[in-house]
Amino acid sequence: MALKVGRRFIVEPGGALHGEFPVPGDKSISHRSVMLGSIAEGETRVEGFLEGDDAMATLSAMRALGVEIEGPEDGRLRIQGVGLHGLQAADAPLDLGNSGTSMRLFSGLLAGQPFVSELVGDASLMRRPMRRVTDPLTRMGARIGTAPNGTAPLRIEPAPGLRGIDYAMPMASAQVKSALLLSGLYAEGETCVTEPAVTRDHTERMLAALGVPVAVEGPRVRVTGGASLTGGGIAVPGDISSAAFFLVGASIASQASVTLTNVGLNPTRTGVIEILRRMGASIDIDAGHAGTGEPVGRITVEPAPLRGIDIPPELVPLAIDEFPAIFVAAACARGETVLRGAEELRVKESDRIAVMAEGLARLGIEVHPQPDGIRIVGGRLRGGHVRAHGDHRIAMSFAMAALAADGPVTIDDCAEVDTSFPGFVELAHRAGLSIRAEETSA
Ligand SMILES: O=C(O)C1=C[C@@H](OP(=O)(O)O)[C@@H](O)[C@H](O)C1
Ligand SMILES: C=C(OP(=O)(O)O)C(=O)O
Repeated sequence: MALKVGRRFIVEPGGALHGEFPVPGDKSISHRSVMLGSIAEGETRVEGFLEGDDAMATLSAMRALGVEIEGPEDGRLRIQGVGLHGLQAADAPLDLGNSGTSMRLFSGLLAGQPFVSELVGDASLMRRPMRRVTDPLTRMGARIGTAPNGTAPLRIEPAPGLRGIDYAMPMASAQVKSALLLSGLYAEGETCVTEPAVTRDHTERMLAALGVPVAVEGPRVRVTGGASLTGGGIAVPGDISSAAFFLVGASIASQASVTLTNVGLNPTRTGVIEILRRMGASIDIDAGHAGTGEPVGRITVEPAPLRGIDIPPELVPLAIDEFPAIFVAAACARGETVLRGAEELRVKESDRIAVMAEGLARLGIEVHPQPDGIRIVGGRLRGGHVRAHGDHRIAMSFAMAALAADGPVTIDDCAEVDTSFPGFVELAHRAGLSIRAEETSA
């Protein structure tokens, strides 16, 4: 049996962070560029595409469904769209790796196809809840089977005809919203989704940019079945979720000055900036142009004394992927930081509340995990050995923690960093973080 190779980061304390550089392309927008470009009429040219494992899983799945895609070459793709009804059955299960976004969005997209699809993923993805998409899709008339506990593998059978529904989502999830909007393109009548809190709106923006009328009234989004998409140019901005590690790192380092260029500043994604500023961070934004419907800009960050805060609940979905990094900031802040209403963190690539609490405690920080959040008492970070549990965002967050620790931080189980941030170690090292990666026999 082949030995599985793992990855460990070893980060020495006391590094600095300096420089002006872009971060890799936005993962959420990269997924959507491939999915929507594939079902559009004509060619779609994408630039800034994230060549990470998650977005590549979406790309490979689309190729398996018969779509011709050139690239990625330097972040550029040329997608020959097949139109709403041009996808073909794949001849094997679609393996979506570690990517929840791929699995949820494909569930919606494939529910309306006249062929069978099967969706699988890695051990983490096969544990994640899928009824949040399969339940409403079933109400639309889709025929989707899950494992008995509501996880993948998903088997999607051709349905005689989808009907639009009016659905109030029980949780704030852009993946569920997007899955329903995609299936809504194949449904009779109108599909209306109401969200309990604002979530990222990249699907709505990209559908509109490709010519689909999308009606947004407060928390309600509506699409009407049958509207066709017209291929075009899509510029993917840098990922604010990747920028977040540098925002936190530069805030807690004793020496830093970092400018991140071409970062996506969609207001449904900037919760991390708002939260860090409330904690006292020194973050300047130079807003640029609004590319293809997505605002971008430069962010400059310098060290600042941080203080603990109560995180306002409405900011939670706007910073949902940034909490591992925000927890590191909280560990370095004076006083307590309290997060509530964030139970969704327990069903990401890992249980991000439990895993961060375990690691921060090992680094000497007092933590009080709760079912829906955590209370973190800021203190002095010491060096130590933590585990990322195969979760990319945990690995990168603890790497930044070393900037404020009094000894080396060793992080096991970091191989998944390439899902969202290929080249993280090299970029962070160039910026001044004393990080090295080594292979382990995990
Ligand atoms: O729609 C998307 O691209 C995403 C939505 C969020 O998930 P939920 O919809 O589960 O909140 C986020 O955590 C994920 O990284 C990407
Ligand atoms: C939750 C994440 O992604 P996904 O749900 O696509 O696996 C993430 O990237 O933090």
